[in-house]
Amino acid sequence: MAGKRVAVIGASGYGGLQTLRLLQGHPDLTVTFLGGERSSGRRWSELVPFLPLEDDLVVRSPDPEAIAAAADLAVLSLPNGLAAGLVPELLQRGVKVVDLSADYRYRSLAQWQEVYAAEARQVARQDDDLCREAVYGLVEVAEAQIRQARLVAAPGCFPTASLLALLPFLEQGLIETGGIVIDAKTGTSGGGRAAKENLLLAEAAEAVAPYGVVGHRHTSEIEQLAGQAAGQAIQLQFTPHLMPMVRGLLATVYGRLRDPGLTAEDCTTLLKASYRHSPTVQVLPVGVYPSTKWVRNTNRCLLSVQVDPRTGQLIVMSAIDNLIKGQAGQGVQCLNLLSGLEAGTGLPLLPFYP
Ligand SMILES: NC(=O)C1=CN([C@@H]2O[C@H](COP(=O)(O)OP(=O)(O)OC[C@H]3O[C@@H](n4cnc5c(N)ncnc54)[C@H](OP(=O)(O)O)[C@@H]3O)[C@@H](O)[C@H]2O)C=CC1
Ligand SMILES: CC(=O)N[C@@H](CCC(=O)OP(=O)(O)O)C(=O)O
Repeated sequence: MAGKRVAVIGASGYGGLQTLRLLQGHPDLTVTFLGGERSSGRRWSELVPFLPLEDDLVVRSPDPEAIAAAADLAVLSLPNGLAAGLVPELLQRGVKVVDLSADYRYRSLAQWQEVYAAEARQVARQDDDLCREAVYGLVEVAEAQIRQARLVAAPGCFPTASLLALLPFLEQGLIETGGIVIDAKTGTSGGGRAAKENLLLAEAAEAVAPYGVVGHRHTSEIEQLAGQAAGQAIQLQFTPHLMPMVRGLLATVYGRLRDPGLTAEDCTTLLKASYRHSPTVQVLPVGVYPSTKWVRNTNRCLLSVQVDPRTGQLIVMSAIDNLIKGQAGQGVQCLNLLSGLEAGTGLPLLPFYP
């Protein structure tokens, strides 16, 4: 078998399903192990008949020994708190890991335990060293570090869209570090495949509603990376909204320009320069605003900048598919880098529109 062997743990969930779809026909990566809990013991073709795989594997319990025997790399797409039970043993056995959950996104275990307090009560973790070792997998800003990593923590969907919009302006010191506001909208698939009352059709259809106002868990994740880019601690306001759509995420980011003379054209030029080596990020011309439909089923992030000269506000709009660039596509980008490949290998950038 040419190329690397990949285990997908949490195969039957949304992140697992997207990962498997993206890896079908991948030139260098082959899926050799499927892991799950309730689906364990089921043959894939019976479990998910609409997504036939080249190898019709049986889903297995994620035993590290069995994973290491079958695979070089593992993607963990599990509810928060569960990856930490597998990662130390996988790394010990030489399996490199891309984790799609939040377990390794913070630089310290104590911070994860504070933000994910409910999950932390269920699991005993002592892997602070791995929290410090893990590389935050935002490929467009950390490609070189991800290539060298053993453990990559793929960013959350809101942080992905928000940070791609925000980081170039913070790195260049063009906006004030106080008063940043992120107003974001997401489709219901962001909540995963397991049943939840607020994600029922009758609850979410024909409605738009904010949730997690003040204290959503992605606030601290965004602040951590924003602070690193700015070189100082940052506190910002993040408010998500649930939209009556299946997939897609739009973040509108507001910051106050330090130089109110900067124009939308100036800011667009800066963004284009920042992402000139990143085919995943496309910066739209001034006055063209992104739609989630333009990135559906793609690994692309669309950015657009506007400036209001009356208020001195910078407004950056950022659209992604929460399940692809916000989750599994970013995970495959990281797998590619861990395998010595170009980050975008096998990943779609163009939508089937509409
Ligand atoms: N959905 C999104 O937009 C995004 C999600 N994420 C993160 O990615 C991760 C996965 O999310 P998502 O795909 O939405 O989740 P889902 O709820 O859709 O899927 C969860 C998967 O985990 C498996 N699983 C649950 N418990 C266990 C266990 N004890 N042992 C083995 N497998 C288990 C389930 O398998 P089974 O059915 O066999 O029990 C299922 O395949 C989460 O941490 C989420 O926060 C990150 C970015 C975006
Ligand atoms: C609609 C919905 O519930 N969306 C989720 C998105 C979570 C996510 O993307 O992932 P992590 O838990 O890995 O950070 C939320 O807002 O929590």
